Amino acid sequence: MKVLVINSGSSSLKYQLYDMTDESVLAKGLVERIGMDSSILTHKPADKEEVVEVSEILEHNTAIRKVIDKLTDKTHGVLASVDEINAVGHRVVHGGEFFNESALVDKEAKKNIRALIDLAPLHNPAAVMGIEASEVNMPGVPQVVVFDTAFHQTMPERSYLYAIPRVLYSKYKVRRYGFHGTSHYYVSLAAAEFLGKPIEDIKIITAHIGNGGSLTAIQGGVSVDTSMGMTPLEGLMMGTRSGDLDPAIVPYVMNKEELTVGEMNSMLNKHSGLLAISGISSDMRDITDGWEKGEPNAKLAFEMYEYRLRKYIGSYAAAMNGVDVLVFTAGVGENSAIVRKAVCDNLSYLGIEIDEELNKIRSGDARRISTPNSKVEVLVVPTNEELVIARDTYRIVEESQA
Ligand SMILES: Nc1ncnc2c1ncn2[C@@H]1O[C@H](COP(=O)(O)OP(=O)(O)O)[C@@H](O)[C@H]1O
Ligand SMILES: CC(=O)OP(=O)(O)O
Ligand SMILES: [Mg+2]
Repeated sequence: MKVLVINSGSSSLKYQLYDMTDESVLAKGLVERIGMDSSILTHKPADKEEVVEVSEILEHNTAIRKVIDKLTDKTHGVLASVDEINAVGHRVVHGGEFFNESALVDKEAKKNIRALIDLAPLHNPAAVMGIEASEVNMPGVPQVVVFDTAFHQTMPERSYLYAIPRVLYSKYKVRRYGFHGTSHYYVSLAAAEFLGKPIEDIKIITAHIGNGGSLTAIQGGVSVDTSMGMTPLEGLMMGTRSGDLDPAIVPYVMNKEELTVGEMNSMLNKHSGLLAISGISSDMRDITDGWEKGEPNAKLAFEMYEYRLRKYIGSYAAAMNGVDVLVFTAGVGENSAIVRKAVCDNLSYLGIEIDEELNKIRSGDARRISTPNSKVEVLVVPTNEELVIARDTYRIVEESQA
């Protein structure tokens, strides 16, 4: 079975085409900086040269059309025709209380994913566009949706409830759901495997820091707390998202600036975070470049980002009464040695010590960056949300056809 996995992030679209007979990747790629000037499409067929194309890609449905063109392209393609794709698996950020596990796409599923757009305004619209563009381009091909929220369903009430009237939970399901679950799940298992320890025996903090970012405390192999909440806005400072703030700011600013709910949501989701503080960009690469060039607001943005991340790591060590393993993953976590060093240098009280040379190594493999003396194993583990999605898609489609 050939499975095309589509991971629509807020500013990127990643894809991988799997042959599930041996889980080999026939081609993969990504479209970066969607909606920004000069989007970059990188397509890498397994046995051919990588191609990079720069163009303006304003939204996810254009991105998917371009991906399908590349997969079936005479020169760079790996498929004679789009008909060779047997199933499509989509990453969907918010499953709310509609979905506790991955599901086949049907009318009802699409309706429910749409109904959750309110709660994930940066993400669920991208997923819906991805599903619909796939239906148009691959009619009749079964599609599966895999949710970011599923892994965090194990959180105890004390973690997932907010200290607000209980009726808001029973009436509106206002609670913490958590996100990036597929990634936290994958990297925590990969970390345990790398260390050769049973996952049940270690306390792990996974830092998934990309354009969006979240931290998860994993104990006994399950998520016991995570930094994102009812929506992917809570928690860490992110590319364009504020992360935690005093909730009283929301009515105060709405009142002063005469903002609508939509405008306020948009301010906190799309015009805050690194972008707002630096005044330069939401991209960590631009922030560190700006800092090197002596731009004071880039330096401040970096410091706030690192400070908040470090405080969360400390709080999760407290939540689990200790931490054995700290894992960095996603765009910033896998690539930014500067962020990792700044955070870890400030966690020496936990016995964390990293090796600066190991930290600088660039590699696509899971690796240790802590010293032998470090009391906590610090790892960089490239995430692979796509593989988890491909496996779920394969299993669910097989089951549905049995
Ligand atoms: N070499 C790098 N150095 C620092 N940050 C990087 C680097 N490469 C990517 N990033 C960061 O990773 C982010 C994208 O991460 P990713 O996990 O792909 O995000 P998302 O899935 O939310 O779109 C970019 O916004 C950028 O800040
Ligand atoms: C949930 C979320 O924030 O996703 P991303 O990191 O892809 O923006
Ligand atoms: Mg992501």
